[in-house]
Amino acid sequence: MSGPSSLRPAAAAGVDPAGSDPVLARSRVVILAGVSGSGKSVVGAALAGTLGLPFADGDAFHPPRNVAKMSAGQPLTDTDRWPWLDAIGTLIDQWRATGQGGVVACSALRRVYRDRLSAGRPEVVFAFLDVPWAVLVHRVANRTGHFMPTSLLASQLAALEPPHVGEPTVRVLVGERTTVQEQVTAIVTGIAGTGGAVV
Ligand SMILES: Nc1ncnc2c1ncn2[C@@H]1O[C@H](COP(=O)(O)OP(=O)(O)OP(=O)(O)O)[C@@H](O)[C@H]1O
Ligand SMILES: O=C(O)[C@H](O)[C@@H](O)[C@H](O)[C@H](O)CO
Repeated sequence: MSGPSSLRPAAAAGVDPAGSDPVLARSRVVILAGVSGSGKSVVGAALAGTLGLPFADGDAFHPPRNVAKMSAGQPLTDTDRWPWLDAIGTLIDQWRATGQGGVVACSALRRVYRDRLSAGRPEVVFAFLDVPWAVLVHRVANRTGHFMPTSLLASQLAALEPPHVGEPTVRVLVGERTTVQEQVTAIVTGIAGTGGAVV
């Protein structure tokens, strides 16, 4: 299949996670990307647990005005997003400085956002969660205690520029019944299977 590594979780079962794999053992920063509701937080936290790395949710790095805007049902603009992305970039640099790496959930919807996050940071690899519209709507509508309204999903899809060839990305195709663990396994397999040079 052309484009980024495209992994069906069902085909990735039975892989030994971080432990003995030299690619995963070295410093690595994994950015869980995808639209709202794609599972970045849930899968990212589980992945971090598997890899023994710290996890951060990009939602916590938004300036208050961004959260207020989204809560009010207004999509963010590029101008809104740059400071947020740069705050996440600072976090990534802190992880890099420790030589430890980490896992962060950040929608990174557009190519320019991903380039901003990865430029000069060779440890960065993206895991793009590719989830069907109907599943997204169901998840976001049923989620409680989150500022993101279902009404903003369409704007998320409109802004999304799926990863292209040449981007360091593992693409995970997620279905209605794909488990969190299957997604974690797919990401670990995707990173390890390419020797780290994921395209
Ligand atoms: N594999 C899964 N199976 C069932 N439910 C899931 C799965 N992955 C995530 N969910 C649920 O979908 C909802 C959205 O997941 P999550 O909050 O991780 O998405 P997100 O991409 O971080 O969203 P946002 O960007 O809006 O913060 C949550 O209620 C979560 O529990
Ligand atoms: O880029 C964006 O439009 C926003 O940052 C969103 O992706 C939110 O961070 C997140 O999805 C909130 O739930």
